[in-house]
Amino acid sequence: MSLADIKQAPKGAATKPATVFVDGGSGTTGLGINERLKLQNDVVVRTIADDKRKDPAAKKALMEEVDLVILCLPDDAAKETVALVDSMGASGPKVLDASTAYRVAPDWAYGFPELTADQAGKIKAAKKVSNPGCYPTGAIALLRPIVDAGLLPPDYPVAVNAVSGYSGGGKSMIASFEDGSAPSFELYGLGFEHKHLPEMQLYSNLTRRPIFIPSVGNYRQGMLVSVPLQLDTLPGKPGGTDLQAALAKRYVGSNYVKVMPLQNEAAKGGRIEPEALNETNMLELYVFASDKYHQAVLVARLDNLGKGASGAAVQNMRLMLGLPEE
Ligand SMILES: NC(=O)C1=CN([C@@H]2O[C@H](COP(=O)(O)OP(=O)(O)OC[C@H]3O[C@@H](n4cnc5c(N)ncnc54)[C@H](OP(=O)(O)O)[C@@H]3O)[C@@H](O)[C@H]2O)C=CC1
Ligand SMILES: CC(=O)N[C@@H](CCC(=O)OP(=O)(O)O)C(=O)O
Repeated sequence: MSLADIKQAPKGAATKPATVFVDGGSGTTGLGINERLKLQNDVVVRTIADDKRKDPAAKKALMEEVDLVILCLPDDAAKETVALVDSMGASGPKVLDASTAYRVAPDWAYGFPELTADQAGKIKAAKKVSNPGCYPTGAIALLRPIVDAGLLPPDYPVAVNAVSGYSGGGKSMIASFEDGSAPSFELYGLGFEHKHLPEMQLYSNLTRRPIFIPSVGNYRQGMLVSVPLQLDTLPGKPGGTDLQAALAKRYVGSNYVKVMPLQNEAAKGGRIEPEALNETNMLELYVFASDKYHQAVLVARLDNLGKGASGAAVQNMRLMLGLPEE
């Protein structure tokens, strides 16, 4: 087996840098993580020879030598690598899984550090962390604080609309948009079984399953997730100010989640586009509200490959390794 380090420890470093293996490092999410890690001097990325990248024995040998493995694999392959880690017992590395396989598993920590005041601590202490789905990142960020604040009843009939760039579908969807065989735009998830619904419901603290209507457009990356609300059906009939204040209170001091003031450029024009945060780990939350009609639309904007995938993975990785935020 030939193992190579794609980036060496900085010369003269006082402490031994943490070591990481990205399993599935040549896929869409894996490449995004590797790009980000190239900029970090306190983490060494260990790689596996291309012809061994699906070989369990080679993976296991490499995992004996690293502090943490990040899984950027389809669900079944992720489960196989987790089984390998489990077979290693206490000597196994920490695991951060970007797939859907363990997002609602009770013995895994959910990798949304901003979820509650103690979630970052849980991620830091956990041996196994699941990285959130891109759409749930936006939906949970909007819904959880207003459920916790009592503004939205847990059994409210929530609908979540969303649009993603085509990179959200990984290598095969990217190819179908780039060779022109995909439609310019489509709704999907209309079988009511989208794989993100369980985590979206669980971590938003909703007792009623939301209706989720995702869509994909002919642009590479960037995402909007929106939740319409009839404010006069909510307890206490809150206004936009109340919703914005609940969100602002939850995320005060956050480096990556920004709650926009009610008055902002997007609100002035009554429109918002999905690509403004591309290549960042930022998540912006907006409240568009009408006092006249007692209606609101909550909107989350993020890069599906940033805070929706690779950016979040690197944020979680740093917590799990005890490293400071970027
Ligand atoms: N794209 C996105 O926005 C997001 C994706 N995710 C999740 O991340 C995971 C990866 O998705 P994504 O990067 O989009 O997918 P891609 O299809 O772009 O990449 C998957 C990679 O995994 C490799 N792979 C497959 N099986 C194995 C195996 N047994 N051992 C090693 N490598 C393997 C593939 O190689 P090959 O092509 O040769 O089979 C490919 O390079 C998925 O679980 C997805 O749900 C999470 C958040 C967002
Ligand atoms: C456009 C598109 O197809 N998006 C993907 C979700 C991408 C993502 O973040 O989901 P995972 O992390 O669960 O892979 C989908 O809807 O299945």
